[in-house]
Amino acid sequence: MPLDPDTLLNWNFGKVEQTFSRKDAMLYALGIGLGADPLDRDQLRYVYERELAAFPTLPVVLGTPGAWLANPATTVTRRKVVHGEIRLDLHGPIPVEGTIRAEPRVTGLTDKGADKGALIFQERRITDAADGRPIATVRGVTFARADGGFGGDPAPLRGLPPVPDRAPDERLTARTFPWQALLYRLSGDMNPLHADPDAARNAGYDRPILHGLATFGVLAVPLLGHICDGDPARLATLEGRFSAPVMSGDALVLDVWHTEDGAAFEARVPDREVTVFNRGRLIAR
Ligand SMILES: CCCCCCC[C@@H](O)CC(=O)SCCNC(=O)CCNC(=O)[C@H](O)C(C)(C)COP(=O)(O)OP(=O)(O)OC[C@H]1O[C@@H](n2cnc3c(N)ncnc32)[C@H](O)[C@@H]1OP(=O)(O)O
Repeated sequence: MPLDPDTLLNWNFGKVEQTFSRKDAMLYALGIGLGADPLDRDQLRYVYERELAAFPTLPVVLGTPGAWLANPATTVTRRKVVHGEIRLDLHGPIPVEGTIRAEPRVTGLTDKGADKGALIFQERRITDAADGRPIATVRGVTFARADGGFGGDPAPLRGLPPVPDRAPDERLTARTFPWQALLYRLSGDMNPLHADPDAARNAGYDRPILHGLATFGVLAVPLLGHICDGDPARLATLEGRFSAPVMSGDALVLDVWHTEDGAAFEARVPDREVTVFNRGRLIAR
């Protein structure tokens, strides 16, 4: 059934306030695969309490509106919802613990037609509750696969540029673990699509798929190392599109193009010959 645009565009999320601990920062880091090599000190600092740092993609799990699309009043078919795109802009240092505030909102809708679905554009600015300091802005696109044909504009609110039309400059690797989704979900996104085989089948998949934002973090790890010299303060923006599902356990290859301000990238799963993340862009400071 098509969604009701007015309901979504005027959805009142209220103000989200969230207190998170050093343990939460470490759990998030483990959920994106950090710490797999116990001798890798660059990674240890995100998962071990001595000189603990927040991995820079942590804000994607802060100040979220939670499972709001599970509410039938949104008029969205929840079981057919997947994460389409993500953009993270970092405004300053990310604390390893504290209280943040965010005001999530729906910024626009795109109608891809009854046979394709609808795009729901969302945004939230995250600030430090202690002093109002801006920490990050997270913009996401939800692809509501069963809810197109509501009579809306088919043009996206904003488009992501494709990667350069030449051979990549660098090839990186990343891996996911068989239990990745089960660990990542403990950082807040408990969507059964990522854990429950029945829920996955109901959504059209033969097994649970990995959270888009888990993949986003997994890709960020080698990119931070190679494009930002491993310095979290150098990451300004990371964005891209989830072009096909990732399964926990998938091994990933990233094709990377160096650009004036950072890098363009996409990621594929060679074993399944599928590009899972495209139109990726990293802006470095
Ligand atoms: C902050 C927000 C939080 C949201 C949280 C959601 C809760 C989470 O728990 C859920 C998840 O994490 S789900 C896991 C991550 N996501 C995925 O695995 C989705 C992977 N992508 C797909 O399967 C397909 O791209 C698919 C199915 C999405 C589309 O594929 P097709 O139907 O084959 O589409 P296609 O024919 O290629 O294109 C149709 C038009 O849509 C545009 N488009 C394609 N993929 C898109 C995507 N991922 N995001 C946005 N737009 C997309 C195309 O450009 C095309 O538009 P046009 O016709 O104008 O060219």
